[in-house]
Amino acid sequence: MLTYDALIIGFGKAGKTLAGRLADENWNVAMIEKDPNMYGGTCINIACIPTKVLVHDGLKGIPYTDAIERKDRVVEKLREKNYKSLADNENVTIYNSEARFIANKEVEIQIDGKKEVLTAEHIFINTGAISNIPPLKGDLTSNKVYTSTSLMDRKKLPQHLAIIGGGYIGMEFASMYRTFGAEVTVITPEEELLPREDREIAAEVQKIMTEKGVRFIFGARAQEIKEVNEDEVSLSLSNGETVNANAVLLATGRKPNIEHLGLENTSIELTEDGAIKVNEHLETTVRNVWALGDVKGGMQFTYISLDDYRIVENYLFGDLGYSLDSRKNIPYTMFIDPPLSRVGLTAKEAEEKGYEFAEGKMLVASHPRAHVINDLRGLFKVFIDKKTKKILGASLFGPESPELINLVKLAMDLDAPYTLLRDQIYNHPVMSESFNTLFNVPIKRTV
Ligand SMILES: Cc1cc2nc3c(=O)[nH]c(=O)nc-3n(C[C@H](O)[C@H](O)[C@H](O)COP(=O)(O)OP(=O)(O)OC[C@H]3O[C@@H](n4cnc5c(N)ncnc54)[C@H](O)[C@@H]3O)c2cc1C
Ligand SMILES: NC(=O)c1ccc[n+]([C@@H]2O[C@H](COP(=O)([O-])OP(=O)(O)OC[C@H]3O[C@@H](n4cnc5c(N)ncnc54)[C@H](O)[C@@H]3O)[C@@H](O)[C@H]2O)c1
Repeated sequence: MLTYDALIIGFGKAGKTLAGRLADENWNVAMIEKDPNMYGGTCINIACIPTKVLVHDGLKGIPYTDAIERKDRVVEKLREKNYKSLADNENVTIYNSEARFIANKEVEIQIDGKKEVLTAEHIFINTGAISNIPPLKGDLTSNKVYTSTSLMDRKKLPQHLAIIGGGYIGMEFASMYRTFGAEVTVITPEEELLPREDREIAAEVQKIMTEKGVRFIFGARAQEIKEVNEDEVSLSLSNGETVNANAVLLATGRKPNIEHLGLENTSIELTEDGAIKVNEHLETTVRNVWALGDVKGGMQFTYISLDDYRIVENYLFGDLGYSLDSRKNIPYTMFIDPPLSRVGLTAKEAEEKGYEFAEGKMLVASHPRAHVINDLRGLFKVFIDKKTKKILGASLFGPESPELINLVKLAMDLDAPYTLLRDQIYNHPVMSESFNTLFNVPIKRTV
């Protein structure tokens, strides 16, 4: 049995950041990653970075095949950089093996085909999430059925891509593949697009994506996949429709990855959703065993995984003052074209919570920067609590919103009145100066 100060299972965002930090404290760290093509984790290898390279290149008019090649080069470079950052650290040993618990503090791995057991007082689980495969009849192993990971390895643009699921991956891939020139159909069980978003904003997204040529089928589930010929499959839907396509993307959510982890050999408990149960400091039901990132459930974003690292770091070396309970407003962006960014409440949520609020709204087309960059599409909305003058939420659908949303988040975290953003001197002509207008909401001025 090999003994370390810490075992980290999974080379994800939280895991790799923690490995470096623990090594700085002279801890002897073992990093266990099952797939050498995943050094650096999901985000850089198969998720955020490759998808955003493709979104970027598609919008620049770069042909699909060339964009896929550039994506591969970017990923390889980042993977190498991530690997080296730990491999070059004398306090870190990287094991390329699947890790499996055989007891609360014992993890089995394979080294050169031989079993080895590692142990440590501190163990950190950072195994991410895996695609949810919907219960479809027919041939799910067809070479025309893809997850987000395998589709981005396809070298040839499918003529018609059918996407099952209208969430993040469904929408981003729909926008991206349509930009490259594929015909795209999105099939979603929801009766409307983006049910959790502001209705006016969602309607604008639907309008722009439909104008771009994306077809939506709402209120339908794919039930069966049949091979039509070597280049085509047909999907039968619950509403009686049939959709023929050259490629099908399964984009029906991702679930915490506890596969083959051997948790049944431990006292680590799961939540009802199959995530690893943690307390507000991310400790599991076993003392000094922690779970960080997608595997512990909740929002699945790279920056949440990074923030999970901060919580654990604070517990180990800080004052215990930072925990899940201290997290404030979490922004997010769906990288469609143009992007949709959001923080805080929508109008409906504000209403349900009983706020009396004022709404600020502007068409992106009314702002000078939109004319400079020749992109007039989109709608920005903000919601302000009339009583406290604080910002309740913002839904920004339009160019440059992925950067803008962080400004709103900052003001919200600081509990600043909305006038802070309304009355700033912004440089010109930039998108953030739109806040001078957007935040000019109908609330009686006291200054
Ligand atoms: C297509 C797509 C696009 C996305 N785009 C964005 C985006 O734009 N912005 C954003 O913030 N988020 C995005 N996400 C979500 C984001 O990628 C994840 O939330 C994040 O990567 C999760 O990181 P993590 O730290 O939980 O672990 P991961 O980075 O998932 O790392 C887990 C690692 O554990 C390894 N592993 C698993 N089991 C074992 C085992 N038993 N033994 C050893 N190793 C194991 C895996 O191989 C993997 O390398 C996207 C996701 C997808 C799928
Ligand atoms: N820009 C970003 O930050 C970004 C981008 C991509 C992915 N992600 C992360 O990855 C996660 C996974 O993305 P996703 O789009 O797969 O999940 P999602 O939860 O966003 O959307 C899943 C979609 O699939 C549908 N669905 C679920 N089960 C189904 C079934 N059996 N048949 C048909 N449809 C079904 C849902 O109704 C929904 O429309 C997201 O939660 C997100 O956090 C983030």
